[in-house]
Amino acid sequence: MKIKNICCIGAGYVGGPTMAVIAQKCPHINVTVVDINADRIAAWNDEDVSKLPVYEPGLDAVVAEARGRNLFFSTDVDKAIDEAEMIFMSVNTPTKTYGKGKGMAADLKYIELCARQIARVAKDDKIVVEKSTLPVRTASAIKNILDNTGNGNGIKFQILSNPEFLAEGTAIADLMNPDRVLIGGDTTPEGQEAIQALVDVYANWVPEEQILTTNVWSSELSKLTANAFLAQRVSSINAMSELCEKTGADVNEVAKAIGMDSRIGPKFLKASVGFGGSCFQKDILNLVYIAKTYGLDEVADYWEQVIIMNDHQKRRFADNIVSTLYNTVSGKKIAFLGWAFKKDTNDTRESAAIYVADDLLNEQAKVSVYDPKVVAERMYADLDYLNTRTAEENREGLEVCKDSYQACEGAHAIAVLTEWDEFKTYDWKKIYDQMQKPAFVFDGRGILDKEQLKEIGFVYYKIGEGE
Ligand SMILES: NC(=O)c1ccc[n+]([C@@H]2O[C@H](COP(=O)([O-])OP(=O)(O)OC[C@H]3O[C@@H](n4cnc5c(N)ncnc54)[C@H](O)[C@@H]3O)[C@@H](O)[C@H]2O)c1
Ligand SMILES: O=c1ccn([C@@H]2O[C@H](COP(=O)(O)OP(=O)(O)O[C@H]3O[C@H](CO)[C@@H](O)[C@H](O)[C@H]3O)[C@@H](O)[C@H]2O)c(=O)[nH]1
Repeated sequence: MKIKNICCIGAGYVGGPTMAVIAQKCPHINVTVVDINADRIAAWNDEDVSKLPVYEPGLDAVVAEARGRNLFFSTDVDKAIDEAEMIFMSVNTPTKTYGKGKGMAADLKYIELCARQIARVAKDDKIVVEKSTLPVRTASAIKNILDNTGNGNGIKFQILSNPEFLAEGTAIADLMNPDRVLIGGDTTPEGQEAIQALVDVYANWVPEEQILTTNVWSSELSKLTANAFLAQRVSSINAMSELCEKTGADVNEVAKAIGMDSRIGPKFLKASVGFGGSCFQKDILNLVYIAKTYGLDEVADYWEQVIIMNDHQKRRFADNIVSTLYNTVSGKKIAFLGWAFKKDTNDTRESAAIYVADDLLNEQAKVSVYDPKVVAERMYADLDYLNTRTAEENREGLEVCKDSYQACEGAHAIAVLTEWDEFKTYDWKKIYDQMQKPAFVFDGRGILDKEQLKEIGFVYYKIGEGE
């Protein structure tokens, strides 16, 4: 079966870049990305590609090439479903904030709405692809909805699981050159035919030996497992960072030493102020919840520790600022360099900066933030969402600066929360001269030049480095 029309429901951080790359690599396939959020779709259609709703290096060029040719962004969900042979579901699956499983389970309401809409609109057979990250066995619920709420005129649906492994900030490179593409489907002949149709799409640019096919459950569970393993590495090195600080060891040296063991490998061993992003915490909590529902308490506790360690890492970074600044930051200006959860993205979901700022605001600090890509409204929305204080108090306590030197002017301390490259290129002498003395730097990403900063006169604290 040759796919000619693809629809993707959800024009977010995954749907947008993923479909843009499919469209660029497959000029013979029409790709329509739809969303109920009209502002987001308008931004995807903005003639000025610097205004796209997602910032990713290289994305603007891919969109500029394919948009209007075979890549379309629209709010007409029904039309796109009707015209497509293959429909990707790339909607959000956040942690539930209510009812059973609150604070742990994945909220599947958006996925269910998608499935119901597909069932209502479809007039012919469709391949439905789970692109969102979902709990293992969700495909059976989707199949049930599709088979039982549809037009009832013999339309057949095949469900595939095709989790996305891109990381933000490197999304385009990851999509162009993925370590692997994973496709799970039914073992029936129809299931295998559907799998092949999706393999054929990716095979336009991904070597076939890197396209892995499995049963649906393995595919769904592999996504949660991959994120759990990755996050576990970060929590493991962060746990060692605290021990390094107490013992005089240097976590970067430890990471290098263990990373040269080919069984461990060098990647994902960078100690930090704590991992953020929309996926790690949500997916591990979901994994913990699934394990608990099967009565696997030891499995659940094992993975929950990754989150506990991460929360501790964020908190101890804030605590260290307070204790180093003579046990009070009340009325003191603390400059934040970075708000995004990692460099090269405007995404702030679960960013460590939010929680560190919240802790410092509780201590009555005045926080001033500079981030090259995150807008002020986003930062305030992040803080308001925590419900710790009123929106007005958040705006009084946190100032957003368009210029990094302005953010640091008159500050008692600087905290580096995101590893943006530009922070390394600043005139640190100029920054020092305009700060209160002693001038402290708390480098939560370990990116600045310690010797240079110390020579200038800064009191420099780096995560994971003891005296
Ligand atoms: N962000 C990542 O880096 C990443 C990577 C891999 C996997 N994932 C997974 O991909 C999924 C999507 O993540 P995201 O970061 O793109 O989320 P997102 O919030 O950026 O985008 C989801 C979009 O879906 C839209 N939507 C929701 N319900 C809809 C409906 N019924 N009809 C039409 N549009 C609808 C929303 O308006 C939103 O624009 C999640 O399951 C996530 O876990 C994310
Ligand atoms: O050595 C490291 C590596 C990462 N991080 C932090 O961990 C978080 C997550 O980083 P990263 O994994 O690079 O970004 P994400 O976009 O969250 O990507 C993860 O989550 C996606 C969503 O599921 C998956 O698709 C990706 O494979 C997976 O890497 C960020 O706050 C990083 O700063 C560290 O602190 N130290």
